[in-house]
Amino acid sequence: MCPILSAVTGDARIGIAVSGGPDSLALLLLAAAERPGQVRAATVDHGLRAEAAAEAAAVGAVCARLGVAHDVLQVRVAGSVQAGARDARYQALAGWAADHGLSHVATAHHADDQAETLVMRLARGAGLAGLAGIRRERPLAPGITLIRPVLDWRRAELRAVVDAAGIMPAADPSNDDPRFDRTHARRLMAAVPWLDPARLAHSAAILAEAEAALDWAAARLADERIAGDTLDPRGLPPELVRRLVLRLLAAFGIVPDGPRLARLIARLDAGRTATIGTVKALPGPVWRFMPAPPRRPGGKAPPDGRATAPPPAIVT
Ligand SMILES: Nc1ncnc2c1ncn2[C@@H]1O[C@H](COP(=O)(O)OP(=O)(O)OP(=O)(O)O)[C@@H](O)[C@H]1O
Repeated sequence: MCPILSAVTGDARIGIAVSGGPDSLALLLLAAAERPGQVRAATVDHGLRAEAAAEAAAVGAVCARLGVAHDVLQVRVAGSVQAGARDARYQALAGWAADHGLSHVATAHHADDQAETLVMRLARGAGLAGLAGIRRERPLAPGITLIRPVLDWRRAELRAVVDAAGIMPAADPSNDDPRFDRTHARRLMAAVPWLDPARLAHSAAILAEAEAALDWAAARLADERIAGDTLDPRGLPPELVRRLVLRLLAAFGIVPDGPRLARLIARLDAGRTATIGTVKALPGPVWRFMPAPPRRPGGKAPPDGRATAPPPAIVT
């Protein structure tokens, strides 16, 4: 069987996020076999479902059988339940990894998840960063990398690993919950045979490479085109202008979403001053960015931006 952790250095200590479903149990089995003594597992209990405690205990029993240390992380969920649960989960996993000296945390996202993500994001009109889908790896916290070692595996292949080990996984009721876009994407893919998950996942991988390449190019271009708080956009393709403006705004602590960024650039292109959150941008051959004058008490909120906002694309 192909190794799943070949991208991780030989002596790394790796955390495995195991919900108790078939995907993450398969990841646990594969990782424990490949790196004996180097993995540790955690199950997050969001306190949202009565069965969660029993599911976490079942994961603990599998881990005991494998000789893998296992922790249950209790979290409280704020905000919209699904997004809130995900944020709280990644935060808890980051803290857990730091506490136990783990350099990597692995989740069991696979090719079918990737294909569903791509379909959902196409339906929302996402840009390149969103269409690049679930990243093979990304920083989770300082010194800790989040990895997806089974991103090329199909759901059925992971299920077969668990079945072969004679383990009965937990069923995730959110898989069939019609309130979630992912449920509809999954049903659509099952009903339309020519929507091949492997091909969609392949496209996402190509888009992720294109995204990384543009980011690389923008980082080099920044040295040439950004000087202090000014940006020279002349003659650049719009995508690179967008990336350079994002870099400049990030220095002011501003992370606008796609539509806000587009409006800012359109105004500057049209020779008009623009304000985004706490930053004012002046037009001209070279654009200048500066802190906006403080708001008048009781005045309107600054147009088109926030000092802290979600990133422009969904980070997965
Ligand atoms: N309660 C949990 N405890 C530990 N790990 C979990 C838990 N829930 C999910 N994971 C990890 O995250 C992986 C992906 O799970 P899931 O698709 O539910 O998460 P997600 O990132 O929130 O995806 P979605 O975008 O569909 O909400 C699992 O395979 C597992 O590795």
